[in-house]
Amino acid sequence: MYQLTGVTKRYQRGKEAIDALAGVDLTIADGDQLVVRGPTGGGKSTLLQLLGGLDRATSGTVGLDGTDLGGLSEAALTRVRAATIGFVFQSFNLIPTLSAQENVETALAPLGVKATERARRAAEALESVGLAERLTHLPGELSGGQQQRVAIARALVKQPKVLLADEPTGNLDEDTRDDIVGLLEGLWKELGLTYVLVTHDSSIAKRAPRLAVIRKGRLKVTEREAA
Ligand SMILES: Nc1ncnc2c1ncn2[C@@H]1O[C@H](COP(=O)(O)OP(=O)(O)OP(=O)(O)O)[C@@H](O)[C@H]1O
Repeated sequence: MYQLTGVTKRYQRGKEAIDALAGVDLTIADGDQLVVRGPTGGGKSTLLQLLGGLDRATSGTVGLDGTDLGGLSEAALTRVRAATIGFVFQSFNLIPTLSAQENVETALAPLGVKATERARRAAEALESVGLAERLTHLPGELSGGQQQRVAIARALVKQPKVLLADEPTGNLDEDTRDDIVGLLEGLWKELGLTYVLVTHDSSIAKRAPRLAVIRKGRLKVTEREAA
């Protein structure tokens, strides 16, 4: 469970200070989905970075299962990220010189998983996103949607508790977008993930069970009534 209390993230540029997040309070229960929207520059990516332990708050606490991520050493934070949190980004962030399978395996290396086991689990993860026939392809030999599927397999192969997706469909055409959104939604339900999705897509936001809107660093959450 995430428990954010009074979270502020201040960027200082010369004399100018920007509060990318300003006093954010937020709870996300285990297994819940939260969709995050808002205008450009509102603070969405900053929020995701703090949830993922990629950055630290200037003040306030970002609690994950009772641990304040901001209070951890760099090494401890890296361990939490490697074991607990899967990321999917707009730009896929695959390593161009590695095959689909090798890209997925990179998520298991820091966890000390043995090579044969890594290969087996990576193949299985790629199969679960519909890429069983593409294990040896390089990212450049795959379509955008397929590359994002590899990135999703890489995020999930370590069986994380949390999945954080930052505009995962931003670089995809409309049909592919729906496929990827559907895939992520299916995996969220199947795997019981805590799932935070940043998106500009209004059709996703419309049917989100819980929607957070961030403007100028301030966050407002709307709960959808159960149908
Ligand atoms: N490293 C940084 N240094 C200075 N300012 C930053 C830095 N990163 C972000 N900001 C500022 O913080 C604010 C929030 O940025 P953020 O990237 O979180 O917005 P966003 O809602 O994700 O926007 P977008 O939809 O365009 O991706 C913006 O005003 C941005 O300029």
